[in-house]
Amino acid sequence: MTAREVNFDGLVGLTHHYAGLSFGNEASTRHQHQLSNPRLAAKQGLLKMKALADAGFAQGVIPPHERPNLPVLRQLGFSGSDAQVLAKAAKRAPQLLSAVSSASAMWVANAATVSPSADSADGKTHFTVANLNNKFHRAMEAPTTGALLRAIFRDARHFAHHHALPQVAMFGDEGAANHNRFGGDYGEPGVQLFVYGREEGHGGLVPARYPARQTREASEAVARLHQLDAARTLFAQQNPAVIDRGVFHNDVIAVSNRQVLFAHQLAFLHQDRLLMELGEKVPGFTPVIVPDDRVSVGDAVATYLFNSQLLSRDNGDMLLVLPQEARQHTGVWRYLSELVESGGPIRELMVFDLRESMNNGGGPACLRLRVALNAAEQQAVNPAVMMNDRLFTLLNQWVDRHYRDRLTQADLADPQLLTEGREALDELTRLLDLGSVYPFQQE
Ligand SMILES: NCCC[C@H](NC(=O)CCC(=O)O)C(=O)O
Repeated sequence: MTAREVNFDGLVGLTHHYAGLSFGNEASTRHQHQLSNPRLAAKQGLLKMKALADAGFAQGVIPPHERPNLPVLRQLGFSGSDAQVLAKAAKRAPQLLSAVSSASAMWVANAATVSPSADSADGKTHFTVANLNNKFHRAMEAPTTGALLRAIFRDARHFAHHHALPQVAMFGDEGAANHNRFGGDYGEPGVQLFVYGREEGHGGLVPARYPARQTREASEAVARLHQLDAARTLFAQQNPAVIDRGVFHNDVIAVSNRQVLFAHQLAFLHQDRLLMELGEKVPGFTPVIVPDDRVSVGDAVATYLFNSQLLSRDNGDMLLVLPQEARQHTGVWRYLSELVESGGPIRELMVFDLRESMNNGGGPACLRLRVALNAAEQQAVNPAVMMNDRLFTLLNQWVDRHYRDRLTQADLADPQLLTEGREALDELTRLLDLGSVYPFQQE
């Protein structure tokens, strides 16, 4: 077994709904209060995982979180029985109930930043849980994310886990969505690129309309925690102008794999300088830059062209995993068709219907956490989370048994939904051999 990139996808939770919680994420705002279908959402995600596993890619799954998050409602002063807490929150603060019910943990590109062992001084794979403190509904993900990652990557000889950074704006950290790793073989030392939206206390350019969620201070702290070599670590600022046009994470406008960077012309501030630095540090660096006159930033955001997964086949060819919105857009699809014919590194396109997640601003890349693992580390991963025919069948049956096929904000007050969620997750922890990871299992 050689070193590989293993993709772990977030499984959509039972309370998936459209709450309009993410200012700056235009899909989230646009779909607020629309009817959602949690069962379909979970199945769309499972189909992507299964298709990629069938195509020979290593694929794992990361479970959803307990929602509604009753402990947080209690922390905010809602009291009584669980049913009373839900009823009071629904009446007095429906938007809060919605936030504590968000299934946003599905977007595991924001779960953590991961550094492969080849890049870290102690030879371990490092995980730092993202604090996601720009949005209340996401900031509450950190403790359960940490517990889940420890239950999946549980061998301390191989895996080092770090808690989320301090929960203040200065350390705003959105995890792997703002992180890229370049190199040759996945098991060889690589170059890590941390992308931030603002730098606290340095003046500098910042977006005017929408928040810059990731700070340079957070990126630097993660690089320190992961014991990275400064000579192979780069920090670059996202272009604030594109954040203002809906690029709330860097993975909405750029994606990398091995020696390739696939990005929009306007993705980074001082982009030419960054490409030059990458060219100096990454052997065989191959930028594939999409000009604004071929695909505008608006079209990139609408189609999530760059929120694709760039995967390597064993023969070295690369494959782009796209949402169907990219195929439905004539100009974007024409660009992509030319790209695969151009003789460059990207040779193949694969398209998935992920509409339920897309409508909240989460494409193929948002739904996955990349972990490059050598042979011994692959052996050390909890095998029960790895996708195969059997797990696919079990998880689909599990979804059929527990998930609703329509959900609105009003349904969140239903105490039955909480019970359904706990029963489902309790069963899931046994299916995936996770132990007691959820607060309700520890009461
Ligand atoms: N990487 C993709 C993350 C998408 C996520 N959307 C949300 O949380 C929307 C939830 C809602 O509005 O119901 C976000 O913006 O962080």
